[in-house]
Amino acid sequence: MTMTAETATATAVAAFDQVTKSYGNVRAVDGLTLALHPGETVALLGPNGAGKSTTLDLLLGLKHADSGSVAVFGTSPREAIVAGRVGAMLQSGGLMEEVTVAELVRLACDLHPKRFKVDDVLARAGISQIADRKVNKLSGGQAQRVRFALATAGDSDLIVLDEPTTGMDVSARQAFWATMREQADQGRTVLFATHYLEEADAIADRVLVLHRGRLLADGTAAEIKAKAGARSVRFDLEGPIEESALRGLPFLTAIDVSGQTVRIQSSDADATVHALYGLGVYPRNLEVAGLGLEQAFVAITEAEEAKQS
Ligand SMILES: Nc1ncnc2c1ncn2[C@@H]1O[C@H](COP(=O)(O)OP(=O)(O)OP(=O)(O)O)[C@@H](O)[C@H]1O
Repeated sequence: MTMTAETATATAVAAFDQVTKSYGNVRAVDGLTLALHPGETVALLGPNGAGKSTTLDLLLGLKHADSGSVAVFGTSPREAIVAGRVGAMLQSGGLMEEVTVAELVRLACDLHPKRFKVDDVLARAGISQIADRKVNKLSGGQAQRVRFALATAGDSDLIVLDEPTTGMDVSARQAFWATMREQADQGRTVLFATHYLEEADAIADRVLVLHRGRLLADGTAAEIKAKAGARSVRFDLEGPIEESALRGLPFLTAIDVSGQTVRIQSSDADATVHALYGLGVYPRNLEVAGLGLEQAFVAITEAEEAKQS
């Protein structure tokens, strides 16, 4: 059967269709069209103020679109949440203070239509040891783990996480992502907003880049890197050369000269290296490599800024 746009939307975990949301004259989400599919782990990236939290809030029915529509499992976000199909961990989510960790997690389990056992939820979030501690006595990273426990208190099909690992130490972060991978392997869809691009690169099947409320890129991390089109070039100089001559190389987007070692980024590495020879520079130990996701992200968002200014 060929899948039409309509059936694709009906079977989507979540579908945004031409969604716009403004706060006063700030357009936080601007004509966003997007579908999430079952079993995907999707990273939502974007500079500060790009509209990531607003997008997640719209998905969770915490904010309403000015125009366009948001559907979750073919229904309204609210209906999907009431049915227990969505678990969420929000950036700003305050935690009830005068209760213990176990009491709070029990409450979340009790409220979930497809609840898991409290002990299992505590163990999965790595907080069994602090189950009896008062919530207002937790460190930032521990509070994040508790938020994660609340998001996974029941058997939800979609897990939404807004900057989930902020404040977590390295081992907490690794444990967190190992758990998220298990959740995805069990067929759940995971959508997370993050500023840690290495996490997006390592974890996500799909990366969305938002900028001023619009979707600039949508693909695998490899596709996003290829879209940036740029390469990094590193070489050692044989002899002295004026840095200003290097700065004049064609297609150069960044340069760093440290002693004899030159690192550049170029939107056409072949042409840049060719021009080097033209300057009489014979690069030693020449290495040309694709950009990392972080560099690609900066290249894509800066190119968009330049277009708009
Ligand atoms: N309640 C609000 N009232 C007014 N403006 C808002 C409100 N919430 C967000 N904004 C503005 O909307 C835009 C998008 O904000 P949003 O929080 O969605 O971005 P973000 O990508 O999550 O940012 P960050 O990475 O900094 O968390 C920003 O310009 C922000 O200042």
